[in-house]
Amino acid sequence: MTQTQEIKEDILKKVIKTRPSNSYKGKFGRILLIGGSENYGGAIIMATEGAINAGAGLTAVATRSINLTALHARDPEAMYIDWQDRNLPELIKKMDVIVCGPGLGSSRVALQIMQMLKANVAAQQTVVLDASALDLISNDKTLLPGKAGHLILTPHQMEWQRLSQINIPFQTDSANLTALKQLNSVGNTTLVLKSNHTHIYTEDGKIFVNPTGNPGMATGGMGDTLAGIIGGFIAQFGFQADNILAAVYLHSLAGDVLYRDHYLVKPTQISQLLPKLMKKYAEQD
Ligand SMILES: NC(=O)C1=CN([C@@H]2O[C@H](COP(=O)(O)OP(=O)(O)OC[C@H]3O[C@@H](n4cnc5c(N)ncnc54)[C@H](OP(=O)(O)O)[C@@H]3O)[C@@H](O)[C@H]2O)[C@@H](O)CC1
Ligand SMILES: Nc1ncnc2c1ncn2[C@@H]1O[C@H](COP(=O)(O)OP(=O)(O)O)[C@@H](O)[C@H]1O
Ligand SMILES: [Mg+2]
Repeated sequence: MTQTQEIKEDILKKVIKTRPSNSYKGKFGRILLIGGSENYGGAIIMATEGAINAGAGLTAVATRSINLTALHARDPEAMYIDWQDRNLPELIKKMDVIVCGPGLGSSRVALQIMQMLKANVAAQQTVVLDASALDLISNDKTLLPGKAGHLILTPHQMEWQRLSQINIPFQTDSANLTALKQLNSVGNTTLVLKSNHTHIYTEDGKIFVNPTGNPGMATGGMGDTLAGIIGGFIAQFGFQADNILAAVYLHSLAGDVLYRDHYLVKPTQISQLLPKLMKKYAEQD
């Protein structure tokens, strides 16, 4: 098995580039985030803030209509569609990246959304699956949207236990790689297994560990934010393993910067800090 490599800070210089003068929003990708049931509206808002602040060109959100006012009050940059709107399948087809799961819940509507997502994604798209989307797939593996060009799964350890059937203490690199292959034999899936030392298993079988992050980040919504940042990086910079590594590293680096003088770190503070941190690394390219 390949050796686990630590992600290094220079990944940020490599991935984050100065924007050319003739840039416009269409150059930095279209992303759709799907989630936010009645009880978990904050999750999809936090994921959306991650995507916008990571630099996605155009950001749309499909959520339960009750979340619209809060979403627009916080993030007027985001476009909105009711997640039961019959035009959602057509919108999905126009996207570069779809992030599905933060606060999605396990209702009948959530299940229908997963089925609809699977039926409408295509090879030129990347799908990031987080939270409730992963739990729905744990119950029914056929829901995995295998026709997407690239899939990125972002479970925490319990979500990965449900998905892989590997109990948390037994989640070793070799067991995780084997389970990932069983889950998706096509090999177009990246696993971002979150913990205090997040491990990333790339499509080509490489394994990376994230050295940044801190216990101040143990705050609800931190993973929702990461899903948005990963989606935002893929929308903006395209699909590359390096872009996923950079997103994971930057999310926790922002957490570390805040942790220097904050006892706890709020996910929304991480998103707010991203444009400033990204500017610093863009200037080093
Ligand atoms: N503001 C909002 O709207 C928010 C909405 N959210 C939305 O809530 C939905 C449910 O997601 P979820 O992650 O909260 O619940 P679930 O998947 O049951 O996991 C918790 C269980 O797993 C266990 N556990 C063991 N190891 C663990 C680990 N390393 N990391 C985490 N947990 C670990 C843990 O054990 P315990 O804490 O009991 O020791 C517990 O038994 C989902 O849609 C999500 O997007 C949240 O994002 C929060 C903010
Ligand atoms: N002690 C810690 N050290 C480093 N990172 C942490 C720590 N606790 C949580 N995190 C990070 O916070 C995020 C938690 O994700 P998740 O459990 O999905 O949160 P939520 O579902 O509440 O949004 C992950 O990115 C994880 O790496
Ligand atoms: Mg989560």
